[in-house]
Amino acid sequence: MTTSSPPPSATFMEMRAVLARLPGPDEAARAKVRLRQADLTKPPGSLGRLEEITEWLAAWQGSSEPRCRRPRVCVFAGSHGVVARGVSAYPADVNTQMVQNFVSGGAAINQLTAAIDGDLRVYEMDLAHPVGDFTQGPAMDEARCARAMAYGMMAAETGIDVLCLGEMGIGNTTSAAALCLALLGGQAEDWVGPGTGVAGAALERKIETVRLGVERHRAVLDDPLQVLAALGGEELAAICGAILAARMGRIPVLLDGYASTAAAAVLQAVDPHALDHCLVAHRSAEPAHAALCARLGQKPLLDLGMRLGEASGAALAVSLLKAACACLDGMATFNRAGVSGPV
Ligand SMILES: O=C(O)c1ccc[n+]([C@@H]2O[C@H](COP(=O)([O-])O)[C@@H](O)[C@H]2O)c1
Ligand SMILES: Cc1cc2nc[nH]c2cc1C
Repeated sequence: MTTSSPPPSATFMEMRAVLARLPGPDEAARAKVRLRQADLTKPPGSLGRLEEITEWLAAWQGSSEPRCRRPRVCVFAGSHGVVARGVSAYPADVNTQMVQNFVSGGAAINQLTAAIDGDLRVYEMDLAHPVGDFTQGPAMDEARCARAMAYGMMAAETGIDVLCLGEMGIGNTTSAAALCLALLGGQAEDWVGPGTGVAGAALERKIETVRLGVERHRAVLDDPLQVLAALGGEELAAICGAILAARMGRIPVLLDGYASTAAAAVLQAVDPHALDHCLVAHRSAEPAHAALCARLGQKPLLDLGMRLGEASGAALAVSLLKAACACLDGMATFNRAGVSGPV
């Protein structure tokens, strides 16, 4: 289940080339689904966001018969140098230990993936070599960041109906907060929250770390990919790569929590339409996630007070996609069922 073949080499130039030719939606497929929805035995719009979901799936799968039979759940695991500054409630060793737990089937994401008949893949980045502490220098150089993006691209294989993207990375809510501050502005405290559970002095250290990091890298703030390298992590770069490859492969994407959404914000900063094939699956309990989603124009599908990461919210939201497809496939039309339309 863990995929750790040597990452290919890549450059930002190649990533920029991909970003410059992102395919658009299939509007004919979307329109066909909208027409069918109007014919089904229900008042128009009464299935609410389930109707929107089928139209979105159709537009991005490029098919008027959207499917959610083959969901893939991806957990990208990366290690962060800022952990040494005391910004997390857990030690960095938990990354490797949790990867082992994913492999043994003992994590929440194993159960949630099984519940949706999904295919779980764990992409282990270079956990033994954390990315740099971004208050001291860039977290990654361009080559490491681009390689992580290319690694993430491998997740989007043909035949997958929807890609769920999540992460495992002690310290990555600090990185996510720094990305948000760098890309969206405001104050460090607007974007910093408890993560795995820091409070008091540790929370103050986390805020200061984010403030210092963004200040240190102010020279690159106008270039989102350089921001990703400076303040991100390998798992966050891999998520960016997976989002891009999914778009090229016509695979709709469900984004998980705060760190996954912050990674995605990098791409939206390059192109405001780069995330049109993505939905945020749930609103994380991490306080800044709501503001981040609002800034990206995203309305999370679920709000269950979850803040686990590891793609848990994304996997859970697949059930909604499956239910939406089942209604579109299985419901009778007014005509077929002999049900009267509106007076
Ligand atoms: O998904 C979320 O919104 C979320 C919120 C808080 C924590 N997490 C998970 O906890 C880890 C990051 O928290 P921290 O405190 O170490 O920065 C990382 O492994 C995430 O998957 C995840
Ligand atoms: C135990 C644990 C499990 C996780 N899964 C995703 N992030 C996590 C962080 C911790 C600390």
